[in-house]
Amino acid sequence: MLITLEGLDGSGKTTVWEVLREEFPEFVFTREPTETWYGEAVNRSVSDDDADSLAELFLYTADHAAHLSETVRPALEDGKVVVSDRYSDSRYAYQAVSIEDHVKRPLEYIRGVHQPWTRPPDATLYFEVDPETGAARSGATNKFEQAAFLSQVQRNYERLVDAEPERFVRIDATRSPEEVIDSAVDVVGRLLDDGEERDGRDDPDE
Ligand SMILES: Nc1ncnc2c1ncn2[C@@H]1O[C@H](COP(=O)(O)OP(=O)(O)OP(=O)(O)O)[C@@H](O)[C@H]1O
Ligand SMILES: Cc1cn([C@H]2C[C@H](O)[C@@H](COP(=O)(O)O)O2)c(=O)[nH]c1=O
Repeated sequence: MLITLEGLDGSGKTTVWEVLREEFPEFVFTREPTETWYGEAVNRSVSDDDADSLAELFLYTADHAAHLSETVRPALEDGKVVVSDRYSDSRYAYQAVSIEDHVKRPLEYIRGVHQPWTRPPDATLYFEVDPETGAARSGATNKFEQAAFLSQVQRNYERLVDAEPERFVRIDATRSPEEVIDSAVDVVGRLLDDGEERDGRDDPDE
């Protein structure tokens, strides 16, 4: 099972991901941008205000491709639960804003680039905060962590959630870290129980 954590900068995904890592040590924990040279290239681009936005989309996409082949697919084939702090929806939500002057229907375009080869998540925890809170919590240190930009990203996340309500679980991330963490741990526990129930039903020996 592939579980992803998504939301605006500063929504508290990494805080939750670190706690999940302690609660579920048997899972594989990973993230995008990755900690590989592909991810380093992405981070260089993120910190460059003048980076070409289309080039940046393809750097993120290259990082995703390597992430899939080197980490996500092998772990899933091994029967592991994988939890990724950001994944393809981050591209659909963020780069659909940054490339909107270059491409018509940017969200659909980016999905189309991924669709033939990506592995969609089974479930996505969407940490909801308003853009002002996200920007303030993240420190507004780069071009993405600005309330005006994040408000457009939020609109794209809403479109993604509306399109696939069965995949996304909304988590009110404006609450205290303890409350957000409790909700996320509950959701992951439930996803696990549902998965085991489904596997039991699929097993002809059961
Ligand atoms: N529920 C919360 N309430 C208040 N502050 C929080 C909460 N969750 C996290 N924080 C704080 O907000 C900051 C950003 O948190 P975190 O790094 O977990 O967010 P993130 O969604 O992973 O951000 P990014 O996408 O920018 O990496 C940190 O200083 C963290 O301690
Ligand atoms: C995966 C991914 C990330 N981003 C943005 C979101 C953040 O502003 C930065 C770095 O991510 P982090 O969680 O703060 O480490 O990159 C993006 O625009 N598109 C993506 O696909």
